[in-house]
Amino acid sequence: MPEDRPSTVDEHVERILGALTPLQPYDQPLLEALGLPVCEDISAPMDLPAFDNSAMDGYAVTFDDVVTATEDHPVHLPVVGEMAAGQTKLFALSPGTTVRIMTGAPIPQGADAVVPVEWTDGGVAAVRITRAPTHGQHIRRRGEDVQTGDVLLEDGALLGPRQLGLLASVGRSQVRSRPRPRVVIISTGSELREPGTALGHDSVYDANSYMLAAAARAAGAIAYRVGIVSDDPEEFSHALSDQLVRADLVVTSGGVSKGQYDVVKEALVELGTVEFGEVAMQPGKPQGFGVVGEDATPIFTLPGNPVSSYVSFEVFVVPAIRRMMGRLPYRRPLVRAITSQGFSSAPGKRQFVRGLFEIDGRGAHVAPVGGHGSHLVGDLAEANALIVVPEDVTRIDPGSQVQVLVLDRDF
Ligand SMILES: Nc1nc2c(c(=O)[nH]1)N[C@H]1C(S)=C(S)[C@@H](COP(=O)(O)OP(=O)(O)OC[C@H]3O[C@@H](n4cnc5c(N)ncnc54)[C@H](O)[C@@H]3O)O[C@H]1N2
Ligand code: MOO
Repeated sequence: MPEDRPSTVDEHVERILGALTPLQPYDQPLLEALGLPVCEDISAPMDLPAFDNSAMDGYAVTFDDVVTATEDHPVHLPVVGEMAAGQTKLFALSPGTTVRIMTGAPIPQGADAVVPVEWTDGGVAAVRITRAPTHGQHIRRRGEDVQTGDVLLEDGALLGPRQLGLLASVGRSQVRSRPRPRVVIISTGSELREPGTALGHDSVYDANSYMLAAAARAAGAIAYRVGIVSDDPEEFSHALSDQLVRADLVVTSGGVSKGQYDVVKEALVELGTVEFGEVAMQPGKPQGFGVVGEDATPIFTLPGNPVSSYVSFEVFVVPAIRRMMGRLPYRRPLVRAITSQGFSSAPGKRQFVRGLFEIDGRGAHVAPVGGHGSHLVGDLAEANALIVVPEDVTRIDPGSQVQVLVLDRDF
């Protein structure tokens, strides 16, 4: 990041993505892989259903025995056994008899239809059948859903609840995917206090470490919130090196602007592995990115103003987390919407304006929320979107089309 010219947002994102490598995949328990892409082609090791079974509670019959059954001319059959789901004893059905059967139980050999209990008198020793099924009715056939060798999931497919359910259905307990990155979050600032403790006349509660840890978790990462580190560079360096053992990624907030006590900058600049500079965006101008420690752990140094911190996380850290998990697309897609209000924007910077996005019968709309200040957390919490104003646009008219990042949405 050259100090002389600010980077564009896109240059900074590309620099970050280029510097990161996806984490090594390994076999994870199914639930751990929720929301991660699968890192193998998976074909079916078995048929689904695995055996012919009943779709109804009722009676397994030989079709020819019951084909004439009506209310006026019922068919009577002796009941010679019972099959419940999970029962191991295998029956062979002789013509002229029936077996009581429960949903999911294997169809006895020789049976070729199931009469639902509602079409009978529910008899235990003998049953009266008043309606005929069609041939094969209410039998779920082996392999009618999935056949051995069918491709279930291709490398890169996203593991959601339905995909995990399918893997469990074919007996898989583990699936190969990249792990969730472990993101360590450190707030810096001697003025910060832990929520739940007393606040001095010149101190503020540490909002950022909670907000960023929550955002990291929402992006699919494992978040470790370290909490507050003071403006002492030595203390910061110690806290950082203590944390590296459990970090795939470090995110700091605060201490990167041009003040006297910019602790993060002071502690890291001498390492020469973290670049500090400006990105042509508002909010989020002061940015740092690089690597620290023996394992060259990537580190983001985000600005301390809460809105700047949050927007920087959304724009730069979310793509990094997704790249490490191998989840595409890395960047949140832009959505078009009509803005109800006009506003102006500083030239030469990409503006991220807090907005309220909604879709109604007339389409997608967005309205700017609150002021521009990077300290306005009340307005930030009211917003559910960021209106993205390109660098060369200085005026947005009411009723015009804008591009929006809709927050909190899976993508
Ligand atoms: N002379 C200049 N001053 C500033 C510039 C500049 O270009 N020249 N840039 C401004 C911009 S833009 C930003 S953004 C901030 C970034 O400053 P730092 O990253 O050094 O952040 P701090 O100074 O530590 O804090 C800024 C502000 O945010 C509050 N803060 C910090 N951490 C937290 C937290 N965890 N929870 C809640 N609030 C937090 C802090 O109290 C300050 O009010 O610099 C501008 N200055
Ligand atoms: O860039 Mo600061 O992030 O504008 O408040």
